[in-house]
Amino acid sequence: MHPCLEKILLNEDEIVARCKELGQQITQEYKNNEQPPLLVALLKGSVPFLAELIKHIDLDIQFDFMDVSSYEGTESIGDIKIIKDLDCSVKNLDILLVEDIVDTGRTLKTVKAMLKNKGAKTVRVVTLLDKPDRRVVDIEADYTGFEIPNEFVVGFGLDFNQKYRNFPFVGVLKEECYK
Ligand SMILES: O=P(O)(O)OC[C@H]1O[C@H](OP(=O)(O)OP(=O)(O)O)[C@H](O)[C@@H]1O
Ligand SMILES: Nc1nc2[nH]cnc2c(=O)[nH]1
Repeated sequence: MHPCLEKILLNEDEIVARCKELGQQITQEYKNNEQPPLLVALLKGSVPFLAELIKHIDLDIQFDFMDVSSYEGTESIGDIKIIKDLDCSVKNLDILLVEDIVDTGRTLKTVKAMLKNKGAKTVRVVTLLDKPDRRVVDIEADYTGFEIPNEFVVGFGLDFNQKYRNFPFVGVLKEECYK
């Protein structure tokens, strides 16, 4: 057990099992679509979730990455900046945006609007985690792994000051480690 870990909220088996369910659901819902979706994953937190999810999507999908920034430490710093844009065009494509967590909803709302502006045909969202109690803008994911309480979590891609992304579970740190 890592010395900074207070508790595990979701263990690896639970996360993998839920990714399998989400992958199967996405497969069913897109299988009769004209084209498979382009998965757009937001760096860096969504990488472990994307890696697990795509194993369970039985379609000829492709994926690309965007990097936007909104957080410093545990608090939002307002404006969302594009740090890395997509390599490919989204024009007339069905986009499945892959997020690790929806918190205030600001990132999702902004990125969804950006993709629509670039001509995406549809934009749906899959998120590993949702914190509905923290929402400040009216937006929901189309597919959610787990709703979690209003606690700052790390692991399975989620960081505190860039650390702990490699935990294979989602957990909460001891108070003294959030410093
Ligand atoms: O719903 P919101 O309040 O907008 O917050 C959610 C966003 O915040 C985190 O990103 P962050 O900017 O920390 O980047 P990271 O994925 O590189 O950690 C997380 O990955 C989401 O993208
Ligand atoms: N690591 C991490 N990033 C977040 N961004 C928004 N909420 C969270 C959270 O609970 N943990």
